[in-house]
Amino acid sequence: MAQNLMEHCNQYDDFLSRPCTLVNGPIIVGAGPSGLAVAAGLCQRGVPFVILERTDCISSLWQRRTYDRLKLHLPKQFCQLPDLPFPDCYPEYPSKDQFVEYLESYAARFAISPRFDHSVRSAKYDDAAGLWRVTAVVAGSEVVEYIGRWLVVATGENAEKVVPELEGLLDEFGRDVTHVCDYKSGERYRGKRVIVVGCGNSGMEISLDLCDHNASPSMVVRDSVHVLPREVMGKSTFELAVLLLKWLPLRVVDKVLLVLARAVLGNVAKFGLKRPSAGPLELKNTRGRTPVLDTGALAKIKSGEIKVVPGIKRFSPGKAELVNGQILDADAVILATGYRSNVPLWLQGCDFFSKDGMPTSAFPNGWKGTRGVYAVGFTRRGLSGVASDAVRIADDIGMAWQQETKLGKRRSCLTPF
Ligand SMILES: Cc1cc2nc3c(=O)[nH]c(=O)nc-3n(C[C@H](O)[C@H](O)[C@H](O)COP(=O)(O)OP(=O)(O)OC[C@H]3O[C@@H](n4cnc5c(N)ncnc54)[C@H](O)[C@@H]3O)c2cc1C
Ligand SMILES: NC(=O)C1=CN([C@@H]2O[C@H](COP(=O)(O)OP(=O)(O)OC[C@H]3O[C@@H](n4cnc5c(N)ncnc54)[C@H](OP(=O)(O)O)[C@@H]3O)[C@@H](O)[C@H]2O)C=CC1
Ligand SMILES: O=C(O)C(=O)Cc1c[nH]c2ccccc12
Repeated sequence: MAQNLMEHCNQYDDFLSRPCTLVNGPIIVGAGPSGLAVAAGLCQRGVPFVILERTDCISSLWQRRTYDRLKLHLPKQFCQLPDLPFPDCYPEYPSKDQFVEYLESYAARFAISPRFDHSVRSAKYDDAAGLWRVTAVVAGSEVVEYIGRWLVVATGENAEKVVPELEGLLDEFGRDVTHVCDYKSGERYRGKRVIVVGCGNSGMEISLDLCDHNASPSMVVRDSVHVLPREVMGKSTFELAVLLLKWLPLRVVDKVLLVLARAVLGNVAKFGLKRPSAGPLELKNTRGRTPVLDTGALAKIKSGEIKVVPGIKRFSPGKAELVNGQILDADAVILATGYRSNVPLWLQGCDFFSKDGMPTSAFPNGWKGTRGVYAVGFTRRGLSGVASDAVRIADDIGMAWQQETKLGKRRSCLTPF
């Protein structure tokens, strides 16, 4: 396969005196679904590439930083990567293990072998050479450099956990505090009073999981949230929305979704789940806030097994004081407070990404920057967004690659493919 045929021109960069590899094709940063999907497209177009991945496995988010009961929450046809459908035997909502198995078979099918334990620390365009210089720390110590014509940013919207500064949490509370990325199951919380901070899809589902393990969760809803049924009359709500969007403007589709949600779920505001003034799809598009697709937490909220509480003012030993003055006793806190991109930490001298780690150009123009840089998986459209970015990027680089090959324009320092 393409990557195996690629050779690198290994040498020491005199100036920096660190091992340096000239890459005969794109340098892809991140081996999650996004990096794998671009790699597969390049492989089919005969373009060699290198993938740098900070961990020792593909799709570390799904393999290492998600809880046991997680399933895809959109039907499988919206979550598959280009050129390899999910096996027919998979259920409509594949489990995390099935999804990981699919990704492993995807990597094997296209003979994608990332360079593991390569944590990218900087990427900068070298104007004089017309090439990207990417440095990575290997296995936590050695610094290496990769140099290439194209850079594909595939590190994801969820690269780093968000840990909010909550007064007294780290210095006074004195009990177990965990971010949801380290939560596997409610087993170790049996019989405990647990405060779950955050009410996105993670906060809702682990509150449900805690109930299933006889713990007592109090879920913090500091403001508002859209909860939608995952299905309406046996049909996926997401699929319905996609269908309606073919004919109707987004705001109208949002209204339809809210009418359906009201009919199926009732008035959720009664249970402390106030709806935002903007609609669910509008909020997803404008602020990246994903609506909650209910998988059973709402029934536990209605029955009182999951308590909904307002924002937290401060923590004290074994307690949390809420903004309404109420004091909660707690044995543990789980932060389901979300994730952020890490691109600003390593991509330098480039206005393709803004300070929040997302592309500066609005959708659908954020996938391609200038000077050979691309972004995959930053459109807040989940795995279906990943798949469409990946096809565009592989096409674009594939065309440039062919042109350069035809014209014999490829730089002489690069190993001929
Ligand atoms: C709990 C959870 C459930 C989700 N469920 C769904 C769902 O059901 N459907 C859906 O469509 N979407 C879902 N998503 C959205 C999710 O973003 C996608 O599923 C998918 O993981 C995105 O793939 P990605 O490759 O862009 O990012 P990631 O999967 O995050 O992969 C990025 C990779 O880059 C690596 N990396 C990061 N920084 C560096 C660096 N500096 N150097 C080298 N490597 C680096 C990471 O280790 C990681 O392996 C979910 C997200 C979460 C958190
Ligand atoms: N397949 C599936 O079933 C699942 C999918 N996912 C996906 O993973 C991604 C991440 O989801 P998730 O982990 O839930 O993160 P989200 O970013 O979606 O949610 C974070 C939550 O934390 C709240 N929050 C943040 N800071 C504070 C604070 N200081 N005090 C109180 N609340 C706070 C936010 O409230 P506010 O809105 O007020 O800022 C919000 O409710 C999403 O795209 C989601 O759809 C997640 C889990 C399951
Ligand atoms: O699970 C996620 O984070 C996703 O981004 C999937 C997704 C994309 N668009 C949506 C609209 C409503 C609910 C989930 C998604």
